[in-house]
Amino acid sequence: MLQQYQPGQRWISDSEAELGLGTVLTCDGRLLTLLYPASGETRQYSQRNAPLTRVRFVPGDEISHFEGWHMIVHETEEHEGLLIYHGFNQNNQACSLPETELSNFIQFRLASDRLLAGQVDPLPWFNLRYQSLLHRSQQQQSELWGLAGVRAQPIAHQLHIAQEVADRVAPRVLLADEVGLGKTIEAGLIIHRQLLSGRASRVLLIVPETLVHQWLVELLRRFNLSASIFDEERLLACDADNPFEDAQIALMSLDWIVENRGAQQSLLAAHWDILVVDEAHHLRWHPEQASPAYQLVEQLAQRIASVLLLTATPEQLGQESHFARLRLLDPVRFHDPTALQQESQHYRTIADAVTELLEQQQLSSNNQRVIEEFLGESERVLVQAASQGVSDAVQRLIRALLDRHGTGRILFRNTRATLRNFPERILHPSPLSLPEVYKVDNTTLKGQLYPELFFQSQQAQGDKERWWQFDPRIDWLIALLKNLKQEKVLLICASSYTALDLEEALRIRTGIAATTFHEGMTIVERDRAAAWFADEEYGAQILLCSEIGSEGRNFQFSHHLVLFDLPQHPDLLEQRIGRLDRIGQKHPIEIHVPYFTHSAQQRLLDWYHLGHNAFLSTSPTAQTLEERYQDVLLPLLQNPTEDEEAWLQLIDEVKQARLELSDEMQKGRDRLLEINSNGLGNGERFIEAIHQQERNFDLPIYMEQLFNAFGIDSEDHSDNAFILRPSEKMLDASFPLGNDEAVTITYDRELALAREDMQFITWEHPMVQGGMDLVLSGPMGNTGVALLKNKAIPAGTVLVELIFVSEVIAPKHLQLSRYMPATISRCLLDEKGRDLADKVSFSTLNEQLASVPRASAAKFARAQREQLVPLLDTAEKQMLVQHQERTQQARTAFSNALTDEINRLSALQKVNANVRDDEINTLRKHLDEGLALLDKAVVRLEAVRVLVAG
Ligand SMILES: Nc1ncnc2c1ncn2[C@@H]1O[C@H](COP(=O)(O)OP(=O)(O)OP(=O)(O)O)[C@@H](O)[C@H]1O
Repeated sequence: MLQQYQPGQRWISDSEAELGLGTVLTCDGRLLTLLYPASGETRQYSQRNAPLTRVRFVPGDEISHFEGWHMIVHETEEHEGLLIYHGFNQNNQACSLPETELSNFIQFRLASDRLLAGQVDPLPWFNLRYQSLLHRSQQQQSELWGLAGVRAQPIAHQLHIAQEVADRVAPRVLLADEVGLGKTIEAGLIIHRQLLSGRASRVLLIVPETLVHQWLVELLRRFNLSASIFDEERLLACDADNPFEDAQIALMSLDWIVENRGAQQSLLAAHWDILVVDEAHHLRWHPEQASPAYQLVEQLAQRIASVLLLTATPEQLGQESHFARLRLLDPVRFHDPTALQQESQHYRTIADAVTELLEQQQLSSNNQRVIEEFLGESERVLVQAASQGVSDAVQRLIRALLDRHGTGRILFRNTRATLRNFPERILHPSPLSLPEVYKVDNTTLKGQLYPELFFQSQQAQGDKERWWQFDPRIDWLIALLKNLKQEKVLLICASSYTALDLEEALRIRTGIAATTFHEGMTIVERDRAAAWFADEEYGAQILLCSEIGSEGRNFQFSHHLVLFDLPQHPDLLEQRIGRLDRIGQKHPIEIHVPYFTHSAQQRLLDWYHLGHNAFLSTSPTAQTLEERYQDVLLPLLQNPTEDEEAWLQLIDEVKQARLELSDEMQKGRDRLLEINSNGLGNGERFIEAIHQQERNFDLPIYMEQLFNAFGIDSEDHSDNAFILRPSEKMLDASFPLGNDEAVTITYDRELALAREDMQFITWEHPMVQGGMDLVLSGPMGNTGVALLKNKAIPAGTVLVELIFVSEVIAPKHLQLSRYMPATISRCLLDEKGRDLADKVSFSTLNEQLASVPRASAAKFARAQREQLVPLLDTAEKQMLVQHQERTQQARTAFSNALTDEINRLSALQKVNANVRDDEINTLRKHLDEGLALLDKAVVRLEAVRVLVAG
């Protein structure tokens, strides 16, 4: 007996009609694989319950060959499971067409066929289907799609960066906002928006081991994205050929993957769309030797189209390392570190010109010349128009400058100085006397800065004396903790030994609840410690962290930071303070620093405080000054009781240098970098639009309909919150409620931010998306018969309401849906074929409808065949005209957009090695492919119902 499925047969997906006509590729008895050539997608189904309908045309149908010719079917023959259609072509010549050669863009009439066959659905489902189509189409066209639905405060610079980066074809950028300004959120938004828009589907995240769990949690809680953590255990448990192939979002620690050569091979062999590397300053590089971590990321970055590197301190390891990271993003553009430095010399004059352009909206003749020289002859007209204040020209000129700018569009750096509204920082230095025991021959700087470590290293075996028994910083700490009884205190010190000893001291000497966080603990242990510290009621009062606690972690629920010692680099100091000085901090930040007088500690404190002013604010000049004064600084730190005069002079000098340098930096501010990073109002516009969207009630209204249809009970929980439970009548066990018993939801962002236990329901939430999928994936609701209760309409009058979708079927990478989004149109025809849709809205009509018992509805529908068929034809013809207009507009918009971009890149290529030939050629290819597919855009009947006045 023949199997039901045969390779070559044509089927259509009930759940994803937009994929176009499918072809059976293989069926191995259990699994069935279909290719949808029009959209380039492949799907696998279980053979037993594949949601597919066989495409079988009947005599009278018009069908087309993939080469473009048409025929009218006369008869159908079946040969070894495959259909062959016989009939006549346009020229009335007899011809045959095997189903394997059918055009992939053929249209179907699933809805009308069902209606005419008497398959009639319950009344509310038609409405639900219509609303689902409408909302899906609106949301996918919304510029907020992927920006508005995350559990986070809408913050302007983050929204701008997310939109700017996520809308690029294959973005490769360095996200380098100052510490605590939300790089993780920006990366999450970019990933989320790219996944939603179909630009990307597989993401690889490589982060420091300490941040693995935090990333996992943030992705889930803020973006509803579930990542899979890869580690040794998971690899051992997996028997797939390539363990990385089955995860959409893979998350792993940098250290782990760098050490695991076998896993690296599989990782490199798997396909990824986006690579994200957090704390990318760990990727060390020198011209002679790149670290293994750098080499691995370099290999990945060569293979993966989109790359996001995150670091708060892009220049921490010097200009060279900064260059090395830019090189990962674009090795062609960044091939020579000295060239980059020379280029940056020019920016000062350009920055002045841009400042004038922004502030005055025009240019002085001097600055006009500066820009003309920079951009060259080709942009002369644009520069002139901008000089005269033509506003569109000003915007375009700024864009052109950004394109040519050294780090151009690939570097984003926001600073507290440009963003404002950050809490105050208060420094509490506490001088203490250096204990006698520490006054030994201890000449290394490290030994002097961390005398407890030196003391321990000098101890004889068996010596039981502990440094914390005499170190006055312990009494000081205990007194501080007692004083701050109700407060959470974060302590950071340089070494895990110190952190562990401090815990011991606190345990033995006090009953204060303390816990540690250091590199000797497993990830789970660290997360547990951090959670215990975070627990408001029963948690630890103090978390004792080694330096690893100073990176990436979120501790802003506390506002007391103890720097038990000071790190040796100002950037590390910034990272430490950044744990508390983050978005979400509501109090002034109190920084407590104990130090030994007349010691290296005191000098380092003065150096950071008086020299760099690094406690009270972020210090953008620190890196430069540190390099400049390194040689003078070290000997003075190392001999803290000597050369007091020289020391004071140095402090004074560095302070002056800092003021001058910041003044200079302020004047020569890289305005282009700032514009690129904060978007000049772009983000604020999104915030306003998000607020506006949240003020309307479309979503809760739609969700109530969805819950009713699927048998989900919704009851009030508290103000703005509801509890959902599956009812006895739950229609489909696969409704994505997220929990079998009950979930609490809210549509209110503020509430969702405060109450992590509630689901924040937005148009992007999986419950909404999944619910819509369920509605649209089956035929339910695409037909109906209803009674129209309107006294003004004579009884017996018949109206037909039809819902059409006009769309283009295309692979997602072409992003054609941006130019031709699926558009929903409605027709309301009377018996004479007149369209009343403009006069009577869907909702007005819907309110006047009443159900008809199923059996009579079915009978009525069947009996109407003769009247309905010509009306369907009329509606289709009418829709076709609108559809063709829409397609034409989409063609023009698509063609203009791509041609503009091709021209822009071609012009840019002449002056900027950044632009590669293949980038331009790819766009040309996309243009041709896209135009060809737009020619095949279709309008299809999605739902139809008959209304009888009575
Ligand atoms: N839009 C937002 N809404 C709510 N909280 C936010 C938002 N943006 C950032 N935060 C919070 O601010 C803190 C800093 O954000 P994030 O961790 O993304 O910053 P970062 O720049 O990656 O920090 P670091 O430099 O320390 O790695 C986090 O606690 C984050 O949850």
